[in-house]
Amino acid sequence: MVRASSNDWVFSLSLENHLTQVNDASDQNQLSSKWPLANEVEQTVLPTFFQTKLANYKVDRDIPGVKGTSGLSPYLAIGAISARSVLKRLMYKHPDILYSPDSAEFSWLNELIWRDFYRHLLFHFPDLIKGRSFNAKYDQLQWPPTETYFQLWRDAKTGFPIIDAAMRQLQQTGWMHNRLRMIVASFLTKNLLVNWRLGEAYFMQQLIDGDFAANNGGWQWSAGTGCDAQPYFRVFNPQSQSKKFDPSGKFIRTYLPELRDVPDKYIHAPFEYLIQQGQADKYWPEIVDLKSSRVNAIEFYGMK
Ligand SMILES: Cc1cc2nc3c(=O)[nH]c(=O)nc-3n(C[C@H](O)[C@H](O)[C@H](O)COP(=O)(O)OP(=O)(O)OC[C@H]3O[C@@H](n4cnc5c(N)ncnc54)[C@H](O)[C@@H]3O)c2cc1C
Repeated sequence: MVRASSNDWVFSLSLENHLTQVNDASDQNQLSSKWPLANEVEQTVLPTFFQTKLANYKVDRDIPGVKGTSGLSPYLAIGAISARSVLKRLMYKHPDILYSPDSAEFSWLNELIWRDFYRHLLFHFPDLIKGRSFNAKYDQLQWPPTETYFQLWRDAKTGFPIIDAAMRQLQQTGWMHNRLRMIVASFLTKNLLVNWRLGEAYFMQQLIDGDFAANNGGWQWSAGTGCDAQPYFRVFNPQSQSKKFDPSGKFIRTYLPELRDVPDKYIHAPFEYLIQQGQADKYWPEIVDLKSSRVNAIEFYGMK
């Protein structure tokens, strides 16, 4: 088993290399005059993020109902801007960033480091592209037949509002908030015991920022099969996550307007309330019991 972690490994392999070149003449300036998308990042996306959102990034980055992240991923994914150019601009505005590990700026840089980390993994372990688990023992898992569960998850009919709203965000915009990607991926691979490769493929089909390395890394992290991944016995509870990161249901109501009138108290688990109101036809019943499916998941992954 190769040991690696996003922080120490990538810092030595990659970031140092970027930093030595931070003062190079800006290739991006030349690019942006020729390419409108590069221009858009240079003129609008990055400056707006730096000026209005970066200072609150540490908190806002986890709240799906707030536009607290950069929205840079589609531009990075198609190469409209390079991570090196982004780093240059960040270092220019915040020259002390590496000495401020608790700052909002550093926490954003850390996400760019995750991106680099997954790219390095793919370079050094190219078999990942063949669908292998990073941790080979998990290739022995015998996945149960779960076609129906996969379809309900994909079609936003799970009965868990935070999951269904997230899946609608993906369908309608081609993008999904990072916190929600983690929640829906954990739910699919753990509570529903669906092979992570199905979720990975569906995301690649839908995402406007689809990037093999980041997507594969995110799915394997969530399923617990990856490098420096979430342990297999950690299973997100979608209702607790929902209460914590979307307490008033602002995000849920945006994508599930059928739940607009459900009081905040019931928004994270509305079915019983809807039955009492004689409105059961408004939404789906929960497709799985959270407690028992958690226990099943731990047993399933723990066998390996
Ligand atoms: C299951 C799953 C699948 C994912 N699939 C993709 C994908 O196909 N393409 C993709 O770019 N990201 C993917 N991510 C990572 C992350 O969700 C997105 O990069 C982020 O939501 C993009 O929004 P942003 O640009 O506003 O991010 P910000 O929070 O502003 O972060 C800045 C940049 O850092 C990088 N980044 C941030 N978080 C991560 C992360 N966890 N892993 C790798 N890079 C990161 C992105 O390039 C992002 O643009 C996935 C995460 C999970 C859990």
